[in-house]
This record gives sequence, structure tokens and C-alpha cells, in this order.
Amino acid sequence: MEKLVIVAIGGNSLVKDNGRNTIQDQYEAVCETAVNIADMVEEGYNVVVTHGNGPQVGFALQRCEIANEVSGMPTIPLVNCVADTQGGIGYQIQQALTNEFAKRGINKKVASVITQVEVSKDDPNFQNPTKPVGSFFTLEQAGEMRKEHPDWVFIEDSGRGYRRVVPSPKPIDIVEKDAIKSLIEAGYVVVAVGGGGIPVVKSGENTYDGIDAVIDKDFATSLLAEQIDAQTLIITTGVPQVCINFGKPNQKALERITVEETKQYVREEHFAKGSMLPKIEASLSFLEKNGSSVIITNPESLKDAITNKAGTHIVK
Ligand SMILES: Nc1ncnc2c1ncn2[C@@H]1O[C@H](COP(=O)(O)OP(=O)(O)O)[C@@H](O)[C@H]1O
Ligand SMILES: NC(=O)OP(=O)(O)O
Repeated sequence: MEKLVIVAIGGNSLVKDNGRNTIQDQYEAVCETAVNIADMVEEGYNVVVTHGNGPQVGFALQRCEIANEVSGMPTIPLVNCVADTQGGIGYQIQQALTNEFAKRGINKKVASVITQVEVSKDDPNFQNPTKPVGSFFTLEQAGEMRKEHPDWVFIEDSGRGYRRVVPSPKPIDIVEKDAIKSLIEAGYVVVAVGGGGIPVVKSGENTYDGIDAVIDKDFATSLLAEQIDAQTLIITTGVPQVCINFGKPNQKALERITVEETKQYVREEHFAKGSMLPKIEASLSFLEKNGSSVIITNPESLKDAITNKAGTHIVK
């Protein structure tokens, strides 16, 4: 089989800068990323795609909260909002890739797998929400919202504004991993663990219940990469390279770093919690198991990144 590469698409990288947040804009962003993924498939890579849903799951939650306030329509539990966004984004990726392959005459089929990811109900992260979802707000806007909803928690997100945060337990197992493996072996480009996967807890030996949370897709992707034995993990996000001193006058983009150097930068707190830090932690975890290399870059640099001409490369 060709080299197995897992590409994680950041939820924020699917949101256009025009402030409209429309589904059409999101599809355009998905189509742009699909061009880059098709380039990789044309180069002979066997690609598995995962994606985030941080902005989208927050929008979904906000929509049903507003509908509840305005018309009393029942709200949708967070776990179902994750499932809805996994399906909605997965559909767009699946269609965009299918169309791009057809346009180029690439003989590949695409399948999205509705993926449940097991977490522990005792995970301490349920008591300490850290996952930013939805839109960015000013400090004043966040303060106004907290007056109406004292239980909502906001954090500052990488200099981009304030965002609501929800619990984000660590993924333990991917329930549909065997189905994902079978589809890969059958030659499909598989889309899986969207939005970090639908969080579920074990209710019996082989039974599950949904639980309200948003799993970090970088951790879920790293776990999937390990379970399907991928060689390379690529995380696409809003920046072409990881930086030290990010957002400061002495900001420096990183091209190639070792695991040890990366750990040192983590200790020096160069990577923001809730945004770049989970990507770095997920990368280290992948490399410490069976992974051989990690690339972090933006979607438009994907093709150059796999030939070492762009991105940040983390190596053993
Ligand atoms: N050290 C850093 N280097 C580069 N980007 C950083 C760093 N720390 C924080 N960031 C921010 O983190 C963002 C990526 O996180 P985020 O947007 O939450 O991810 P996603 O693309 O998965 O939605 C980057 O676009 C950048 O704004
Ligand atoms: N679920 C998740 O981690 O989404 P983002 O990558 O969009 O933050």
C-alpha cells in the first residue's frame, strides 16, 4: 500500500475572514482544501482526512439556544451538535473530494464514517472546560453574555478575542476503527473522527452513551493515526508555520524541529493552550508511538510541505 498519511483540517481554517460564516463560504474553503488533498493523492499518497468543528459546533449550539429563547424550541444537547457538525462538514469534504477526483480523472472513492470516540466520564477535563467553540467576542461582549448565562466560561484565544469554552475529555478509543481500517484497505479516501469524534462513554461491555463535550480533533487524529498505523500526521490550520514568541516582535517561524526541541519550547510556554498547544501535544504523542513525522502548516501549503518546501516539520 502507498504511504499512509493522515491530514487533520482545522475548523478555523474552514471559516473565511469575511465575517459572514455562511455554509457556502465554508464549502468554498473545503473545496480549496480538497484541491490540496487531491494533489497529495495524485502524488501517490494514501490519505485519511479528519477535521475540526470548533467554530461550527459553537454556531450550532448558539442557533439552538436562540431558537429556544425565541420560540421555546427544545435545545439540542452538545453531543448531538457534535454529531450534526461531523455529518455536515463530512458531507462537504466528501462531496468536494469526490468532485475534485472526478475533475482530474483520479480513480478514488471517498467515504465519511460517523465516528464515536470513547472518553472517560471521570476525565478531570469535564470539571475544567478548555475547548474554545463558536465565534470570537470582545471582552465587553463576553461580559454581557456572562450576565445572562453565569455558567458560561470564556477564555482569551491566541490574541484573536474571547471564546466560550466547553469540556474536552481526552480520547481513549475510536469505536469505529475497524470500519475505518477496512475502508482504507479497500482503497477509499476516508473522512473520520470529524470534530474530534462524537464523545461517548461505555455503558456496558459493548454499549455506549453520548456525553456532552467536544473532543480536541488533534488528539483524536493522533489516536486514529496510531490505530491505523499512519506514518505521517499533517495538521492544517490558520498559519503556515508554528512559531516561537508567537505574536511578539521577536516571533520566529520554525521549519524543522526535533521532539526534544519541541518539548523544550512547550516548557517555555511558546504554544497557546486551546489552539497550538494541543496540536503540539498530539504531534509528540504520535511521534512517541509509531509515527515517523509530523507537519503543521496551512491548507494552501500542503503540497509544498510534503516535499519539505513549507510548513513546520517535527521529526524524531
Ligand atoms: N506558537 C504559535 N505558533 C503559531 N500559531 C499559534 C501559536 N500559538 C497560538 N497560535 C494560534 O493558533 C492557531 C491555531 O489554532 P486554532 O485556530 O484553534 O486551530 P484549528 O485550525 O484547529 O481550528 C493559529 O492560527 C494561531 O493563531
Ligand atoms: N474539535 C476540534 O478540535 O475542533 P477545532 O480543530 O476546530 O478546534
